[in-house]
Amino acid sequence: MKIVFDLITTEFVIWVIAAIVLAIWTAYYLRKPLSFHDKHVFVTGGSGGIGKAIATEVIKEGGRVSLFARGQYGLEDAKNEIVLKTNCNPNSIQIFPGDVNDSLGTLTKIIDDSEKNHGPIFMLVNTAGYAVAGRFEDLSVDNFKAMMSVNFMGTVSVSKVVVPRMKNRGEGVVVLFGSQAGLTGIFGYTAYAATKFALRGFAEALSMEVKPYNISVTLACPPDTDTPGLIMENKTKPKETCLISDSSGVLPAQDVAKQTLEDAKMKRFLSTNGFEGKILTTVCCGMAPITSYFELAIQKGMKSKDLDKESRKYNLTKVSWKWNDNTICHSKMKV
Ligand SMILES: NC(=O)C1=CN([C@@H]2O[C@H](COP(=O)(O)OP(=O)(O)OC[C@H]3O[C@@H](n4cnc5c(N)ncnc54)[C@H](OP(=O)(O)O)[C@@H]3O)[C@@H](O)[C@H]2O)C=CC1
Ligand SMILES: CCCCCCCCCCCCCCCC(=O)[C@@H](N)CO
Repeated sequence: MKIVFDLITTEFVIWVIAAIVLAIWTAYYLRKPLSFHDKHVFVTGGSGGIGKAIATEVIKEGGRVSLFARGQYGLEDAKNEIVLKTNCNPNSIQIFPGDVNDSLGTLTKIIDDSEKNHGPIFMLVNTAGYAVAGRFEDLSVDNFKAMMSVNFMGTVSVSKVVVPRMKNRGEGVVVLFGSQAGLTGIFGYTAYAATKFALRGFAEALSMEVKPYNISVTLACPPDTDTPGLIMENKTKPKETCLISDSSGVLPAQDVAKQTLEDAKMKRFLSTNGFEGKILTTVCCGMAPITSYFELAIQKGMKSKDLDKESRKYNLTKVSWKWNDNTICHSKMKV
């Protein structure tokens, strides 16, 4: 709790008040949450813990989903489970066995097939990924390569096929699964954190490119989440990693799914869970896009404590810089 009191300064309080005023203003005039009702959502890793939970929530909202993963049986089980849970029309769930590392030709064919019945993909959710934790000396170079290729390159490949379609239609949502370990590197995650940091760079750049086309990018950064993936990971996880991760706790997959969808609906760039998650994303916001004045004010207030007088003058650089960059992207589009 002490860390929390340390963060509260007069300037912080002023920013919070400013945030509340601006939040109310934006809530009334600017923000209209997206809806997934009657929309096609394509989920990679759709048979896994978080992917399946996301698909379930989309179905509850009246959307249509395509689940993509390597194992046919896992996909069938996931489909049956969702139908049983939600009582939905089984036709609203399609399954596609495949690997995110398949060739672009194969992925294109799968995505074509998925769009035949369900219509154009409105939201792409990239959850396919995994973690092997261990001290640097205990991880092989192959561990690094394999994790990078699924977590990072897999997301790149599927997005490579789907994003141009969204751009052509002038609408879409791309959700990428980072992690709290993609905001801060911790013991045991030399390989895993690197894959998730890579995704953050990709997501920030992509978000600036696609924004003029009415496409938003959301980078989900959950803490440990109760899934089959976490059970596997825990088998080899060093004690130190467990102790550090414990400070953020373990969440049910459904909580993470709901929060991610809520943030994607509001076009928030960083999606996070719980109080610790909020603090972590605020402290690690860097130059990430800001999606509300509230977010910005909290970031400014919290960071101001670490800054001396001189650097406070430059405290708003992020906003003006981003504003300028976005203006460039918008105006170039019209040329
Ligand atoms: N659980 C956690 O603690 C946290 C997880 N995350 C991230 O969230 C995402 C989902 O995690 P989680 O739900 O726990 O994972 P799970 O292991 O429970 O599920 C992973 C899913 O991805 C599929 N998958 C794995 N590899 C591939 C591949 N090469 N091509 C296509 N599909 C693949 C799996 O099916 P199949 O094996 O049949 O292919 C399965 O459907 C991951 O990116 C993870 O890094 C982030 C923070 C915390
Ligand atoms: C008061 C402020 C407290 C903030 C504490 C934050 C400490 C950092 C915790 C990092 C946890 C990393 C979890 C990674 C989960 C993950 O991605 C894997 N389980 C994937 O399978």
